[in-house]
Amino acid sequence: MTKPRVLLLGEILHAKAEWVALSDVATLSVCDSSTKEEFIKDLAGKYSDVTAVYHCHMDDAKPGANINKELLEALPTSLKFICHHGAGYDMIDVNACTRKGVLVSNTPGAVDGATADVNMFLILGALREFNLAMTNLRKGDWNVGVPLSHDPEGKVLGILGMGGIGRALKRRAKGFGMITQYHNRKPLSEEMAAGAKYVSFDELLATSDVISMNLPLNAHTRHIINKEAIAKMKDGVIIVNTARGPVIDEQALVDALESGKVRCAGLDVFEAEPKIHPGLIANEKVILLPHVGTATYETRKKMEITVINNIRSAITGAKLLNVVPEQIHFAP
Ligand SMILES: O=CC(=O)O
Repeated sequence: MTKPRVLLLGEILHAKAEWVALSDVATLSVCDSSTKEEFIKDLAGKYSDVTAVYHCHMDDAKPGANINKELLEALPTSLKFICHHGAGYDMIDVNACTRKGVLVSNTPGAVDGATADVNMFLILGALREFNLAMTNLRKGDWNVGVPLSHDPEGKVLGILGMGGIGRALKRRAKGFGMITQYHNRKPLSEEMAAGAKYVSFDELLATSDVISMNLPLNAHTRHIINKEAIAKMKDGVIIVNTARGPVIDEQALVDALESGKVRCAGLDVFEAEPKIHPGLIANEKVILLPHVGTATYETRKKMEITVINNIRSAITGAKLLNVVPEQIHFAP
């Protein structure tokens, strides 16, 4: 009997043995189409019998980087599963996948610790205004002009979108004496909230000393932090983002940093990566990282294994282990 085909879009760097072991149950192909046009032709040719895709977060120019409506039209009808390497899957049009009967998985859990570590680093860096201190030292100015900053102890941390990463952040923030409140579409169970207070979106904006963005990017969350939202925040608030750049209107953030309404920001993600708003680069009160939330050997390996486990379960049991929340009701 022929085995179902799995197509790798991207690269496996750490779980190579686990990938090779998948060949027990599947025929493995690595996409070698060099342009988007060639990829579309290959989908009707050598990839026309693909059952599952291993999908990586890639540069927009790479074939298959964005699974949009147009690409979905070209994907073979044999395709039933797209298993994405990453927690955020905003490059995949999940509604269009659902309409085509294609199920999507991501890698929640695997990313939580590493991303929460970066999140906490940015909170501390922004509260303590370390970017200015570090820049001064490198300029040879030691600590001249470096202002006194603020302790995390006793500050209210407002987590917008308390999923796995938000909960891991809450645990870390507790160690620094921060008090966590959160806003989600629905309150978490008492056990999951673990003492964090549920507040409305407006209350979170008005009463948090530090606002942490931990929600997925979608049509409802794009620019959820804009000029109007910032106006509702405390003067001197700190904003940190390890989720996706477009959840914040970057121009509104730059303006608010310049006026002092937002005192400092810590950002790992940007609206048009890898481009960064010049107003953020120029502002010494902003601590910047180049989207490295999950960039550790351990976490990247865990993420790759999670994708492979999803593919194995899809091939052998027609079921994804980590189907995305939008498809939970459609999944077996
Ligand atoms: O950005 C990282 C991820 O989506 O996992």
